[in-house]
Amino acid sequence: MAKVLYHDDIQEEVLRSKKVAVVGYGSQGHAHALNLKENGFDVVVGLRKGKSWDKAVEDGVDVKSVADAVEESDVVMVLLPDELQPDVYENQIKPNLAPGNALAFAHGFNIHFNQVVPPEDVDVFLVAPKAPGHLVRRTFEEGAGVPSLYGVYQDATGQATELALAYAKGIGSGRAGILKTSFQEETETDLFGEQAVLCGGVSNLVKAGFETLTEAGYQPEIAYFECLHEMKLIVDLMYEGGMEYMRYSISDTAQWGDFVSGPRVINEETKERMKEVLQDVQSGAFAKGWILENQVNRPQFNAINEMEKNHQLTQVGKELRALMPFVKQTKKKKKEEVVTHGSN
Ligand SMILES: NC(=O)C1=CN([C@@H]2O[C@H](COP(=O)(O)OP(=O)(O)OC[C@H]3O[C@@H](n4cnc5c(N)ncnc54)[C@H](OP(=O)(O)O)[C@@H]3O)[C@@H](O)[C@H]2O)C=CC1
Ligand SMILES: CC[C@](O)(C(C)=O)C(=O)O
Ligand SMILES: [Mg+2]
Ligand SMILES: [Mg+2]
Repeated sequence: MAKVLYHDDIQEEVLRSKKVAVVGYGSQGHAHALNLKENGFDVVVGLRKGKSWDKAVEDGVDVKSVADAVEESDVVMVLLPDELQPDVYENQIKPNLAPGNALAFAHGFNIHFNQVVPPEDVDVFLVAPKAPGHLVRRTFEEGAGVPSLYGVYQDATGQATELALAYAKGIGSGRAGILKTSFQEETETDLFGEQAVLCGGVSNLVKAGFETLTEAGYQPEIAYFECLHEMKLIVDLMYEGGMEYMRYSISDTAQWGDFVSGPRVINEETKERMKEVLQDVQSGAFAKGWILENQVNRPQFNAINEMEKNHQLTQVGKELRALMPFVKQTKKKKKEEVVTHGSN
C-alpha cells in the first residue's frame, strides 16, 4: 500500500516561521486561507478589488493586492482559475518572487503543460485537495478533513517537501490522509477523474437516465428524484463504507439489477471511451483545446452552459428543491458561497 501520512507524522514548524500568500479567494482560496489562519499560520490573501476582496475582508482575513501579498510572503499558493494563472503569474507574481520563496499550486495544470515557467531559485510544490473547496472548508469546520496529494517539482531550498507536507497539514488534510505524487500524475489523474467519472461521467449518466425516463412518458419529478436526488444518498453510502456498504443497504433486487444491468450501460465500450479521454489528457490535446477555448472567449463553453441551464432536469430540480426546506437551506448557503466565492 502507498504510504499515507496523517497529522502526527508531519512537523509543521517549517511553515510556522513563514508568511503564506493565498492568491485567490474562490472555492479553494477561501478554504485554504481560513483553515491555515485558524490553525495559527500567518496568512495574507492576494486579490484584485471586487467580490472576493469584500468577502475576504468580511471574513476577517488580511487582504492585499496580488503584488503586495506576494512581495511580503515566503510561500505563494496560486488559487486562481487555471486559465487565468499564466497572465497573473507573469505580471504580478513573478516580478515579486524572491530567491528561496516557494510557489505552490492546488493543481499541476500550468506547470505540467508549461504555461507557468518558474525561476530556478524558488521551490515549486503542489498540495491538491481531492475535494471541492467548499468541502475543504466545511469538513475542516466539522473537525474532519479531505485527503490531499503533495508533490515537488523543484526543490531550490532543500525544504520543499517539508513545506508541502506542513501546508497540507495546515489546511486539515492530516485528518484524512496525505499522499505523495508528481505534477504529472496529479494533473493527469485529476483531469481524467473530473472528465470521465466525477463531473462529466456522473452528470451525463444522470442526464441520460432522466431523459430515458421522461422520453418514455414518466413524470419528470419522479425521474429527477430517481436519477439525481437519490444519487447523493447512494454515494453517501459509498463514501461511508465503499460499494459493499451501499450494496448492504439497498435491496437484493437492486443489487441483482446492479450486477446484471449495470454492465449493459457501463462496460468495455465505455472503458474504451475512457481510455480515449485519458489519452487526450496525457497527450496534452485536452489542455491545448481548453487554452484555445479561453483565448477566443469561450464560445463553446458558454453555449453548452446555456443549453444545460435550460434543460428540463435543471428546471424541475429548481422547483423540487424549493419545496424541500432542508435542501433549500443548504442550497441557500451554497448560493451565497457561489456569489461570494466565485465559481464552482
Ligand atoms: N474548485 C475546486 O474545488 C478545486 C480547484 N483546484 C484548483 O485550485 C485552483 C483554484 O481553482 P478554484 O478555487 O476553482 O478557483 P475559483 O474560480 O473558485 O476562484 C477564483 C478566485 O480568483 C480570483 N481572481 C480571478 N482573477 C483574478 C485576478 N486577475 N487577480 C486576482 N484575483 C483573481 C477571484 O476573485 P474575483 O472575485 O475578484 O473574481 C476568485 O477569488 C485551480 O488551480 C484549480 O484547478 C483543485 C482542487 C479542487
Ligand atoms: C472534481 C473537480 C475538481 O478536480 C475537484 C473539485 O477536485 C476541480 O477541478 O474542481
Ligand atoms: Mg480534483
Ligand atoms: Mg480538477
